[in-house]
Amino acid sequence: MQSRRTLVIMKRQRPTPPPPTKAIPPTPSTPPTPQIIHKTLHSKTINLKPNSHSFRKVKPKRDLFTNLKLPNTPPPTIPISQELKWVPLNLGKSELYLPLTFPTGQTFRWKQTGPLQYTGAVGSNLVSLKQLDNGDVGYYFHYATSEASARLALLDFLNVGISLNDMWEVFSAADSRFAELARHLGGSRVLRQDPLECLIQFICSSNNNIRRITGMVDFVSSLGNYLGTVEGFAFHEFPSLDRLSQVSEAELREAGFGYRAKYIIGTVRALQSKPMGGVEWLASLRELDLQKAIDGLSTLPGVGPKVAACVALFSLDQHHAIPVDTHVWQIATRYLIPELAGTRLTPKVCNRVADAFLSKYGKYAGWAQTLLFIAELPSQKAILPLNFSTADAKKATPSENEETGNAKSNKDGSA
Ligand SMILES: Nc1nc2[nH]c(O)nc2c(=O)[nH]1
Repeated sequence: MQSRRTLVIMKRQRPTPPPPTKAIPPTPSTPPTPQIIHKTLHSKTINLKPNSHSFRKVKPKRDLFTNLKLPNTPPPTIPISQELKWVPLNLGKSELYLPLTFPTGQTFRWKQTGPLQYTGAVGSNLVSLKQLDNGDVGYYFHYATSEASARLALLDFLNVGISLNDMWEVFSAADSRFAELARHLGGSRVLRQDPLECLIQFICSSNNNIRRITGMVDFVSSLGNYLGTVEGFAFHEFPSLDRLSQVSEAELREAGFGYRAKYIIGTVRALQSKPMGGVEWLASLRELDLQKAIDGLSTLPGVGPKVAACVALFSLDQHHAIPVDTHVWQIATRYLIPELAGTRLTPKVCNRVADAFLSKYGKYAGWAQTLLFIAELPSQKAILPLNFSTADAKKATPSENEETGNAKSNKDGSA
C-alpha cells in the first residue's frame, strides 16, 4: 500500500558563495601523442612508452578500446596527488554518498580519482568531489569559467534541492525491506544530468557491458573541449550537437560502436532537425508529463523504453520514471508483484512493473528504483548482510561483464 505520508521536498538554502579557488586553465587542445596511458588510482600516471627500458613492458591487449586513439586528448597536465583545498557542500553522507552515486550506472563519465573521490565535467567546468572525514562532500574546481556559476551548476547537477532523507523516510514507512536496505546504502542520490549527455550515454549502454559502455562514452566525450587531466584521466566537456554531427557512422563503427553507431548518428540528425533546436527540444521534455516525455524520446533512433526511462529519470526531472529490464523485473517479482513471477517480460508486464513501483513509492518512485537497482550490483551485494541475498540473486544481478538490458528491443519484450 502506498504511504499516505506527504513527501516533503525540502528546498535547501543555497549555501553562501565559497571563497574563490584557484582555477587551472585548460590546456589548449593539441594533437594526441601516441602513447599507452596506464591509469592508476592513487599513484602517479605512468606513460608506458613502447620499448622503454625504465618501465615494465605491457603487452597491449587486443581490446577494442585499449589502443583507441582519442582525438583531442593532450598529455596529462594537472599535477598528481596535489593537496586540494576542498570547499564543503554541507551535504551529509546520508544525502550524498559518492561511491553509491557515481559508479552505479547513472553516468559513465565520472572517474574515481582517489579514495572516496570522483572527478567529472559539469558543463564546461572540471570538478572533483570528495567524501570528507566528517561525512560532508567537498568540491574542488580544477577548471571553472566562473566560480559562482560553476558552483550553481554543480548544485543543480547534484539535485541538491531534493532531500533524500525526507524521501527515504516516506519510502521506508511504506516498505520495511527498503528501510533495511536504506540503512546500508544511504546517500545513493539521483543526478540531474545534461539531457544530451545522458541520452548519448544510454544509447551507448544498450545491450552492452559497463567496460565497453565506458570506452564508448570516453570516445564520444573526447570529441568535446579538453578541460584537463586528473590522476591520468583526461576530461572533456561533452561535445555539442554540432560537433557530434561532424562524426561519421563509419568513424564510430571503426571505433567499435557496432550498430549503435547508426543510432547515434540518427539521433543527432533527428535532434538537429527539431525546429526549436535539439538541445532546446530535449530541455522542453522536462516540462511534459512522463508519458509525453517518454513518447518524445522514443521517436529517436536507438531509444527503447528502458533507455527512455533512464534518460527521463537521470536528466529530465521525471522522478517517477521506472527503467525496467530483466533485472528490475526480477526485483519486482521478488518483492512487489510475486504473482507475476515466471511470466514473460512483455511490454504489458513492463507497464505492470512500473505501476507496481509507482503505487508502492509514489511520485519519486524512480529514486526508490535506483536504490533497489544498486542493491543488486555485485559491488553492493558484497557489503550487504547475507540475509539480503536470494537464491536467484546471482542470476538477477547486472554485472560488469554482463550486458545491460537497455535495448531498443525491449519494446517487443525481448529484454
Ligand atoms: N538506477 C538505475 N541505474 C541504471 N543504469 C542502468 O543501465 N539501468 C539502470 C536502472 O534500471 N536503474
